[in-house]
Amino acid sequence: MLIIGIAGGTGCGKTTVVNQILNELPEGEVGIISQDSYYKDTTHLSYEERTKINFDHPKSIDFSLLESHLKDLKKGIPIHQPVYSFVKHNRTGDTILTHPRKVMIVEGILILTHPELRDMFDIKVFVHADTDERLIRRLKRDITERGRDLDEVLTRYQTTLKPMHNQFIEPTKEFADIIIPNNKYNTVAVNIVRTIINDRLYNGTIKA
Ligand SMILES: Nc1ncnc2c1ncn2[C@@H]1O[C@H](COP(=O)(O)OP(=O)(O)O)[C@@H](O)[C@H]1O
Ligand SMILES: Nc1ccn([C@@H]2O[C@H](COP(=O)(O)O)[C@@H](O)[C@H]2O)c(=O)n1
Repeated sequence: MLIIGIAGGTGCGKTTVVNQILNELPEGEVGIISQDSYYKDTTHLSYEERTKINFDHPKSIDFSLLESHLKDLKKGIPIHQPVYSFVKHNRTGDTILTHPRKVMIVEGILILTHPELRDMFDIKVFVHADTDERLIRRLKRDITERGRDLDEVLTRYQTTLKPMHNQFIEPTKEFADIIIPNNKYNTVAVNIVRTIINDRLYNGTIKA
């Protein structure tokens, strides 16, 4: 199994890059794990309390579950990936049955901060977009897709997102094997990653 970790600050385009990589690859050969699925379960908290969580700090992520799921997949064991709701700020209680694939992509803002997880990645990618670009994208996306308003996004940005990005996320760029500049759509870089995957898939250098 080839495991690719794709990190980068919120709004840099990780999900978009992953979808672009998957385009033109045969269905069923590549599996996806999103760090967002592994936000800690917060059922014991009220909605009001959940809104105050610092979701950009590594301690908000259940890394031990993520790590053990990845280990299971490596052993050929399917996992039940939790489904997360950005509207409820909590897991929904549903899971997605995720089968081991020849190539697994793990994406998320904090995945390179965790040494044990980082060591499991064969290729580490960091997607870069400028801070103002990421904030603009985040604003648009969170208002249209994640049930937020202008005030929520900007307050979260100032109080937790920006300081956590500078403290935890940006420094992990140094661990990356490949940095993808993504202020504009970067088809060249996406094609390079897709070529690496195709090479591993069809030249028999990895086992399922
Ligand atoms: N290169 C790009 N140029 C313009 N918009 C982009 C680009 N990449 C992603 N976006 C848009 O920015 C928003 C955030 O992208 P997304 O892939 O969800 O980022 P991430 O997963 O890193 O938070 C989405 O609305 C997406 O369509
Ligand atoms: N309930 C939550 C949980 C997380 N966030 C924000 O999501 C960002 C990470 O996801 P991306 O898809 O943008 O990489 C992170 O910056 C958290 O602030 C949230 O707003 N609400």
